[in-house]
Amino acid sequence: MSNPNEPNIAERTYIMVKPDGVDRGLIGEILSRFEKRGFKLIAAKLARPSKATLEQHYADLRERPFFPGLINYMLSGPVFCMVLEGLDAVKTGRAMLGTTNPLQSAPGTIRGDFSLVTGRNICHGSDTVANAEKEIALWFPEGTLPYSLSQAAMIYEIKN
Ligand SMILES: Nc1ncnc2c1ncn2[C@@H]1O[C@H](COP(=O)(O)OP(=O)(O)OP(=O)(O)O)[C@@H](O)[C@H]1O
Repeated sequence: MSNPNEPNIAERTYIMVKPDGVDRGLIGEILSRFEKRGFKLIAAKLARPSKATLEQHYADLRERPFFPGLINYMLSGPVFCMVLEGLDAVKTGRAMLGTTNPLQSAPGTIRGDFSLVTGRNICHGSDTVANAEKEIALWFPEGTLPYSLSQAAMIYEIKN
């Protein structure tokens, strides 16, 4: 059984380049940052999600005043969906993303380097391990992930 005090080397997160990020040609830049950091790309696809899928993805925000605008934004073009695996992937992914409001995101973060407004913040990242699992299941229905083994864990074992 894994030790809750140890970072999980085989943790997976769901990262999604939003329509503005895709439109601005930032897929490669964003993926490259995760690969260079040491995360393993487990699955990826360009998708045109349905309204129902987006409403499920953002279900926690359904009552917020910006919800209809958020769904329209996410429907405005293709998104690029990724599963990335590696050491503390969820927490590290959020740190690499920056804060929800890009103006408060530090330079060096994805949002801090490439965006200015909350309503066009170019990239999503799971905020908890439980939500990552739900989001991976939603965007990559069971059986579609090309990797079943933990590649990151294998690399880690080889190097230690
Ligand atoms: N006040 C707002 N006005 C407009 N859009 C907003 C606002 N707050 C949040 N959003 C949009 O909704 C998304 C989800 O909001 P949430 O509070 O979950 O932030 P987040 O976890 O940083 O973002 P994401 O879930 O997309 O990674 C934000 O990334 C942003 O695109």
